[in-house]
Amino acid sequence: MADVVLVLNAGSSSIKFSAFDGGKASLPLILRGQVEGLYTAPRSLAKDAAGAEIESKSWSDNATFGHEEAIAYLIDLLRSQRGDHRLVAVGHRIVHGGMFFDRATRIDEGVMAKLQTLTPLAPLHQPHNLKAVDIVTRIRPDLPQVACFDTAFHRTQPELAQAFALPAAITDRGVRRYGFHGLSYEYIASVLPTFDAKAARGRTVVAHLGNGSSMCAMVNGRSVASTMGFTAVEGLPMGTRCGSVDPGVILYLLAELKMDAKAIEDLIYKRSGLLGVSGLSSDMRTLLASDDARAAFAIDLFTYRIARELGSLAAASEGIDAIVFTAGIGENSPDIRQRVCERAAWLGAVIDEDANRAGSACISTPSSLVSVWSIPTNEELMIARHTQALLAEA
Ligand SMILES: Nc1ncnc2c1ncn2[C@@H]1O[C@H](COP(=O)(O)OP(=O)(O)O)[C@@H](O)[C@H]1O
Ligand SMILES: CC(=O)OP(=O)(O)O
Ligand SMILES: [Mg+2]
Repeated sequence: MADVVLVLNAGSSSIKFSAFDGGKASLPLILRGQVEGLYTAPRSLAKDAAGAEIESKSWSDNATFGHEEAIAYLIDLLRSQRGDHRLVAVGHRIVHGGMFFDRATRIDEGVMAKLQTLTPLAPLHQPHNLKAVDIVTRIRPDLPQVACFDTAFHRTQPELAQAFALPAAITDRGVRRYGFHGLSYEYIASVLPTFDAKAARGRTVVAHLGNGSSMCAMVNGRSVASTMGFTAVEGLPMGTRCGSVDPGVILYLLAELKMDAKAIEDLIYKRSGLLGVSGLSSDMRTLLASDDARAAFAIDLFTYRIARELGSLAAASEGIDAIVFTAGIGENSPDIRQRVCERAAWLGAVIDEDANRAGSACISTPSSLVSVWSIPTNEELMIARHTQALLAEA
């Protein structure tokens, strides 16, 4: 009988899940998939480790099929698919751990109370992440649950990288730069030595370009700076988030355009970024396929901002040995990788166009001063590793 670790990454309208064999050190994947369209057109797709479909399902009872029903379905799915497997723990992606947590932790009521206080700092993510914990607690109170944070990996950053130039009394209230996508960066740091040992020991900038996008400077596998700060809205433009704007813009929206906090939250999290600039879509594939000038401008703004942050992060790590692209856009779009590298030519990065188009891991030429990589991330495996390690400690 194998011991299954279930990993949940709960969003507002979808739950991504993976099940791993937690009895083995290498954590082989058993199945993965997602339930999406919660509360509207719920449907699920589960695949085995080889990518073959195990089950797909949709529910006609649209409005009432939400997180609770989806998690109950997942637990049943595991039971029905692999009767010889025993669910032993659930590992959750929790986006914000604030200053409370610098590593993954077993969840109890005290942990949940702390995490609830961080909800305003990650409105797109935290409430859904925590809801998934509550639901598992209700359905299976016997199961150990582990919280794995997007912020924890960045707690190694020097104080300077975490500080805003605000009065100490405000900083002391936790208004500081936390950084996100840490599970992705931690995974990349864990595999980088097998690709480029020199870069792994040296200075690497990782660009996690997905629906949410950020970049991280790592030295010897530890985070020294990142583009995201207090919330997951700072830094790069994203699918629907604006990235960095002058804080004076927010004051102008409040005072002059009479927008309230809710309207501004909606604007900067849901109506900006690629979607807002292009007026067309938040999906990079749609923009790349479009011949609309607004789509081209949105893509230019995205790659321009990445290149500027690359310069900034290279300064934070006092030089750069490697650039790594990862996540949905970073892993799958040779176009975006090429445009970013062209803007980074002054850093000595020279892309090998054939390798880039072919989807190779190494996409720089041998003479490039900076090695450039495209490496798939695996946040779920990172969560399973933390969960397994914490279970072993207990
Ligand atoms: N072939 C591709 N070319 C360009 N962009 C892509 C491609 N495949 C996926 N993407 C982009 O990746 C994004 C999703 O990235 P992902 O890391 O899966 O996001 P998240 O985990 O935040 O939902 C999509 O919004 C889409 O724009
Ligand atoms: C933190 C964050 O932005 O996450 P995601 O990319 O999943 O939206
Ligand atoms: Mg993501």
